[in-house]
Amino acid sequence: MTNLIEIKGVTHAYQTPNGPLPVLDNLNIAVPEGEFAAVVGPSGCGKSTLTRLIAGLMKPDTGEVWLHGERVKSPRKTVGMAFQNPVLLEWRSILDNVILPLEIVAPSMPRKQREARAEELLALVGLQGFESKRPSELSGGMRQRASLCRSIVHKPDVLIMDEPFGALDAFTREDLWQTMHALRASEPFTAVLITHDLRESVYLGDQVFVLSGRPARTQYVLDVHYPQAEGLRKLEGLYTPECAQMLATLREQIQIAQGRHPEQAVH
Ligand SMILES: Nc1ncnc2c1ncn2[C@@H]1O[C@H](COP(=O)(O)OP(=O)(O)OP(=O)(O)O)[C@@H](O)[C@H]1O
Repeated sequence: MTNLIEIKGVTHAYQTPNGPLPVLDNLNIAVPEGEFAAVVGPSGCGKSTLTRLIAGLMKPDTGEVWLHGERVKSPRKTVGMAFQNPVLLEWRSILDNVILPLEIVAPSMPRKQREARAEELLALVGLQGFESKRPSELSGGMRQRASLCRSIVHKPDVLIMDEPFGALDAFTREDLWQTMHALRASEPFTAVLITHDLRESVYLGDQVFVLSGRPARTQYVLDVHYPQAEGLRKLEGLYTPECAQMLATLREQIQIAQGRHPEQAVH
């Protein structure tokens, strides 16, 4: 399988009034086409910086970022992004919010075709019948569903998500996890998910990259062998011994990344 995303030896420091702040240190990450990479690490270690580099919104000091065999040097249209707080435009309907990227990326696409594409996605995430509503008429979970549709409506090669479910309650979050799997099944894409939730990383990820404390390097990579070979992953799988073992490993790695020896950690 070819790697759709390759981060090779990336090092980056922000220039601050107090001098350079090293954030990434010789970071290496490879994500094969169609796979879902989850990235976890201590708060402030550089995860969001990594997403900006992949999207081409920033250039690293040294090292290279490659997408689809092309070196990333500027913002890319073929990247979709989703964030914790979905910024939907209140003066547009939900349908028109979802259509927005198509207006930019595919301006010649007929309106009817854009609408059909957005309607198809909204139905897939359970928002059929809400197309004409305004964002404020929807719950937080529904807004995040609409935002996910907007981030993939133009069929990006890569979907980058920076804690997209972080602000949702636990039940809504689990619903959204299942929606993600349903979306992936009908709209295959390669994804990078930044999260603080280890269960989320195991439920959604094919690989989980644990970053060290700042400046971040790749400390550990977990290949997720979800205890279910076929079909969409079931939530119950998270309560099996296999998942418990993977979660224990990740928790231990996070404690090491935080500079705490696992045995000293408060349980
Ligand atoms: N534009 C900037 N200029 C200076 N420092 C920055 C800038 N952006 C981020 N930082 C600093 O770089 C470090 C890494 O930030 P980043 O947002 O990438 O971390 P993170 O791992 O995503 O954090 P969190 O887990 O808390 O969301 C932080 O210490 C942050 O304060």
